Amino acid sequence: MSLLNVQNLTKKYKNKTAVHNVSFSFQSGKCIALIGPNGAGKTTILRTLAGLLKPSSGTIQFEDEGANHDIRQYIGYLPQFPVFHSWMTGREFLIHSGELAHLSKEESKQRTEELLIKIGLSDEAGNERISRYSGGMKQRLGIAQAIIHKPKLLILDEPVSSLDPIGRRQVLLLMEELKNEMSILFSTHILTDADEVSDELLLLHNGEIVESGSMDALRQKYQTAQIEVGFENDLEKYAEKINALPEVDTIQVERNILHVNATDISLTRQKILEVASDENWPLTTFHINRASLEDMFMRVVNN
Ligand SMILES: Nc1ncnc2c1ncn2[C@@H]1O[C@H](COP(=O)(O)OP(=O)(O)OP(=O)(O)O)[C@@H](O)[C@H]1O
Repeated sequence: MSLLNVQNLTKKYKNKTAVHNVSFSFQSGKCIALIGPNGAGKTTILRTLAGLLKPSSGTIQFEDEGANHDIRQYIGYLPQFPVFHSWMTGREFLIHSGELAHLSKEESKQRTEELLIKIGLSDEAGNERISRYSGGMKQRLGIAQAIIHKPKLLILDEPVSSLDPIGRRQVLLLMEELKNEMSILFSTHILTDADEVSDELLLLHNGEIVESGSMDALRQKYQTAQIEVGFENDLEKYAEKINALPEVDTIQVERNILHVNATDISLTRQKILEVASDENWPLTTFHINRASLEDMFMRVVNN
């Protein structure tokens, strides 16, 4: 069975439907990115999974959930805007969080020391007040607090969106490391972050999942690419020859470059290069121009 099964989850706030009929399952050991623009419903889904919001309808089922449906032991959650007791030191904050998660004082102290090392906070930094921490340090401390009780599933709401490039890199590296120990579900509106750490994506638009799968599979499905072939002269002659290839859909001519559109870019590239080599064409450029991840997302939501 999957670690988590979500069936037809709907969440309404008065007359606003923020999440509509969302279904997905989550295998153990995966890192899944919930991706979508502002207002797509990401926070609502994550807060519902974390047990902080009640679904309007639908079901959320965890593996081994037990009769009392207490899912808190399985889940670690870091909200989009975590609140820290800034007057505490990082070390005090983690010990306190461990006790709130029902660890004994001793267990909590031991786990705190382990986690300070894991999140890259030195002994000295652990003894500093949180008010003096950088954004990246606070975010890593937030993650440590979320995993203090060794949950099976870590839920992170926009964990890197507000960070500078250094903080962002540190948190992404930490997530990469944590992937070996637990499943991770995180939200982001930045496709490159999702691409970097996740195994699979759930693309959310207006409260609905509009696409899902691995980044490679989605690229394969939505990728548009163009082959750009440049010649010094006789462009019309070569345009005619390329256009005659059965693999080619259309061609646009722009100055001394031909823009070749085709469904199967790899095969078309191979065919053009074969003819070019056989006939010794005087190529000046040969370039595959791939659509960006953002272009891909726009194609998915506009489908
Ligand atoms: N408490 C609330 N009451 C009414 N509407 C809400 C409430 N919380 C969220 N919404 C609305 O529900 C929709 C989804 O919001 P949600 O915060 O889940 O989206 P999001 O994808 O996390 O966006 P962001 O990236 O901006 O945080 C939005 O239209 C939002 O305005």
